[in-house]
Amino acid sequence: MDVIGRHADEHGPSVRLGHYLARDGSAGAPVGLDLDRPHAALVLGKRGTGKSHTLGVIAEGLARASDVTGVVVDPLGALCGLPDGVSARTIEPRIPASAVPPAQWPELLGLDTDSSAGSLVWRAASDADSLHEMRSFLAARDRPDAPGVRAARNHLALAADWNIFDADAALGDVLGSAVTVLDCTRLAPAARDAVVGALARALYEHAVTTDLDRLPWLLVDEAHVPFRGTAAPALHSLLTRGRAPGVSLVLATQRPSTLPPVAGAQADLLLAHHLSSRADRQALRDIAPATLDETALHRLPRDTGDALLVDDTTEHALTVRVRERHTPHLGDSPRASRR
Ligand SMILES: Nc1ncnc2c1ncn2[C@@H]1O[C@H](COP(=O)(O)OP(=O)(O)OP(=O)(O)O)[C@@H](O)[C@H]1O
Repeated sequence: MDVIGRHADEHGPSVRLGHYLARDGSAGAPVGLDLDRPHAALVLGKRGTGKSHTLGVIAEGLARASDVTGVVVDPLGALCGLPDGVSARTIEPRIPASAVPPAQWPELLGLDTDSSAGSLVWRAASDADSLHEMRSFLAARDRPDAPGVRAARNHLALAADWNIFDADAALGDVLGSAVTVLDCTRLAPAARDAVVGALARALYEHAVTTDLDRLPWLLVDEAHVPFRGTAAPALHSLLTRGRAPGVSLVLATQRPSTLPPVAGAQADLLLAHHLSSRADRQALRDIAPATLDETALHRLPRDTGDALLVDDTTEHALTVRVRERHTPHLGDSPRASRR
């Protein structure tokens, strides 16, 4: 099997991704994806072209391979079917409030940092280690009628309702299973941002401070959302610095034009399913200008599950058909005809 992301003479774990796709639409030789070295990969495509499915295929490979571990941020519930067939578990994410840097708390809660409420929340986060302590800090310290106090208290009450903050949560626990799917289907975007940011920072910290026995992969579906919120700096630094200590990142999005340029600049693997908007096709061209000319863009496969694969390591672009998953794909849009 040809394995992309590494040279032909290199070895190690890989995931079977699918088959080469010939010009006449027939399936060719099997193609795998390297899991031996750390990678930064983008999975792009308009809605329904197979991005979540492709993440599922990679997650299945991670669950089966030794010496790697995977964490999947699943906002649509498409990957929650993994435990049925492979060594994986699905959990609702929990993070300690202290995993969000104090300076990010105002933005996380939609407060202006310079507002009274924003600066109170910032001070509370600097002073306390848990959400409970932050709320006690506000309750004890300021008069209820002082500027911003009521708003700060209300916003922290809202954060408590997200149900993601747990003082005893240990982020390292997500690495205890071959693959951990974080079921984020019920989370508001801001809460999901808090989870993704905390996780990206924790994985990086873990990698630089520990002698890793398994290389971690973070897979993020709908990645354009956290890149717009408080998770952006953490994802940014994972993209630029994560591979050196061994952390891989796979970002899937239907909106490549909304990703920051660093995502394209750092990605060494690109899987492009069909894209129809001019802005997104141009974004794809900007990401891989050396390998993607106008002709290649016009050859972007149209069928669900088919993708153009650009491998920076070997500087090749090829067309693949992603294989079917061994585990159920959940989270499809509801269909009246299936009722
Ligand atoms: N390679 C494939 N082989 C078989 N079925 C596939 C393949 N890729 C996708 N599908 C099926 O196509 C449908 C859409 O796939 P998927 O949900 O992965 O698309 P998506 O691009 O993530 O969509 P969205 O942007 O709406 O999340 C699903 O029912 C999925 O099972």
